[in-house]
Amino acid sequence: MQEAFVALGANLGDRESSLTEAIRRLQADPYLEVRRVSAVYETAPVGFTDQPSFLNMAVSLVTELDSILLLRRLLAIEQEMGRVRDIRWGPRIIDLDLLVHGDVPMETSELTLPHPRMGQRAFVLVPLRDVWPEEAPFPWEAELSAFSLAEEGIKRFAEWNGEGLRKEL
Ligand SMILES: Nc1ncnc2c1ncn2[C@@H]1O[C@H](COP(=O)(O)OP(=O)(O)OP(=O)(O)O)[C@@H](O)[C@H]1O
Ligand SMILES: Nc1nc2c(c(=O)[nH]1)N=C(CO)CN2
Repeated sequence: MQEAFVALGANLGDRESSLTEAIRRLQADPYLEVRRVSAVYETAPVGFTDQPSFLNMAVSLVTELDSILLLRRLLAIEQEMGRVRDIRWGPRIIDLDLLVHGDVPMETSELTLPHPRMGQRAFVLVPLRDVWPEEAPFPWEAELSAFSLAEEGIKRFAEWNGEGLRKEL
C-alpha cells in the first residue's frame, strides 16, 4: 500500500456539489482508501485568469494500484462527472490531479510525479498541507511560506465533516 495525494478543483456549475460528488466517488472506489480530506478553499484563478473563482481541496489515500492505474481512475471520475476539455487551464466542473504517489518520481507522456507545477501553486499547497502527515516534513514548506494567501486570493471556505461540506460562518 502506498500513500497518494490528490488535488481537487471546481469552478463551473455547483462547485460544492461537484467536490462532494468527487470525494464520494473516491470513497466508493474499492481500490482506494481515502484517509484525510482537507478544508475547502476559495481561490482566484491562476494561468487563464478570465474565469470564475475555484474551490480547491486535497485528499490523501492509500492504494495498491500503480501510479498510472491510479491516474486513470481519477481521469475516469472526471469523465463520468461530465468534464469537457477545451481551454488549457480553463474552467471545469471537476479537476482531479495526482500530486504525489509513494516517493518515486516518474516522467512519462501520460504522468509526471510529483505533479510538475504543484510547487508554484498556492491553491494546491495550502490544501495539501492540511492532509500531509504530521510526522513527515512537508517538502514544499519553503514555497508555501513564501506565498501571501491574501495576495494569492485564497480564503478558507468550508470544511469536510465526514459526509459533506460545512460552510464556515
Ligand atoms: N501528475 C499528474 N496529474 C494529473 N494529470 C497528469 C499528471 N501528469 C501528467 N498528467 C497528464 O496531464 C493531462 C492533462 O491533465 P489536465 O487536463 O487535468 O491538466 P490541467 O489541469 O488543465 O493542467 P495542469 O496539468 O497544469 O493542472 C492528463 O490527461 C494526464 O495524462
Ligand atoms: N485557483 C485555481 N486556478 C487554477 C486551477 C485551480 O484548481 N485553482 N486549475 C487550473 C488547471 O489545472 C488552472 N488554474
